[in-house]
Amino acid sequence: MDNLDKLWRIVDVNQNRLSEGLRILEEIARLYLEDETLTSRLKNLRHSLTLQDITSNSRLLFSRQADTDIGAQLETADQSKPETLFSVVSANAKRAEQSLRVLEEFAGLSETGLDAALYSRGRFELYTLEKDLAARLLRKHRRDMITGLYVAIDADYLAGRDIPAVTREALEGGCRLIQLRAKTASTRKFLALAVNLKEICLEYGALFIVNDRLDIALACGADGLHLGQTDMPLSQARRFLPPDSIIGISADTPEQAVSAQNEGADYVAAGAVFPTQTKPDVLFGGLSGLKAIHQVVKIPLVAIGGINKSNFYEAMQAGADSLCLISAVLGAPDIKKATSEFITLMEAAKID
Ligand SMILES: Cc1ncc(COP(=O)(O)OP(=O)(O)O)c(N)n1
Ligand SMILES: Cc1nc(C(=O)O)sc1CCOP(=O)(O)O
Ligand SMILES: [Mg+2]
Repeated sequence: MDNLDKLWRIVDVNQNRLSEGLRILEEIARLYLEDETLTSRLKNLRHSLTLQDITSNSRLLFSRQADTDIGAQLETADQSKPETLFSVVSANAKRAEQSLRVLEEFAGLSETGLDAALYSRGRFELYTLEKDLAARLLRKHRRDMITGLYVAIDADYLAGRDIPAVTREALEGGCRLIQLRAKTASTRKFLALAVNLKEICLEYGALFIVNDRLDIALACGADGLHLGQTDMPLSQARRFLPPDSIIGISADTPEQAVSAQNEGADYVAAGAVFPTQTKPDVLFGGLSGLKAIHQVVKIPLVAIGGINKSNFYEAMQAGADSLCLISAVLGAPDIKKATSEFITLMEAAKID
């Protein structure tokens, strides 16, 4: 084997290691997380880095000497078994990043004539992708909980009532998805209530989402944050929230829903599906708006606005994975009973 063949051998080994590492990350994104955005980002990266002329370069292929590779034995003895999917992501991202670094170095040699800048760009793209994929994995269990009944505890709607006690009733009724919406409360009151409700939700293993306020979500250790189109942008909120916090986004149009999905939202909410008195100035999307959003997003879809026992089935049929209710639950004489009745009805009507 001449020296040039030895260089091609290095390129071949690292090109293979790169494709393998990227393919493993892609399989996790595609088949385990079922995340379209991450899957296509990984696929595009793999294609841009591995579908070059060099993969069909016979010189590269025939420089291969896997049987006499002195590293092969060492590698198998060395590799400790990854314990979690998180460590599989980390190990394979590292493999691919190291390969890219090696490829970048050898591409820089005049003998190979490869594009070093391509590998360098790819490596930096992969650093970000690794972070996004790992965070998405950490959020999976919370994102999977965006299903069934979602009760928004509206502090204004409940004015004068014992809000923690009302929340407990909804939780006793079986709700595992709670949002605190407090449009007129002072920051101090909002935070005190959020801390209290977060603790109560924890007792029941329920998710606790804060509406609008990143600072309150951070301060009370909420499981997530709900943001509308005029609230803080998702990308900004993501910078500050822990990686396992979920973010839900209200979308008025399919375009807004797709943007939210592409930016990494954990769910989108569409409304108002039916007329509502709870938020008088709300934009009305109707069932047709909900259906249109359902057609373009793969992430969990929450329907909100005017949902009650007589119309909830239409929202489910239109594609909602979860229904967010205020008045139909909080306005009921027995909140625990109303909650459990809704859950029973939704379970019975479940559409696969
Ligand atoms: C689950 C859910 N969906 C939609 C909204 C509405 O959010 P937004 O448009 O930001 O309006 P406000 O609730 O902040 O008035 C929501 N809060 N929750
Ligand atoms: C807070 C809120 N947001 C909506 C939206 O469409 O974005 S509708 C709404 C009010 C939901 O209350 P009820 O269940 O009592 O109609
Ligand atoms: Mg809002």
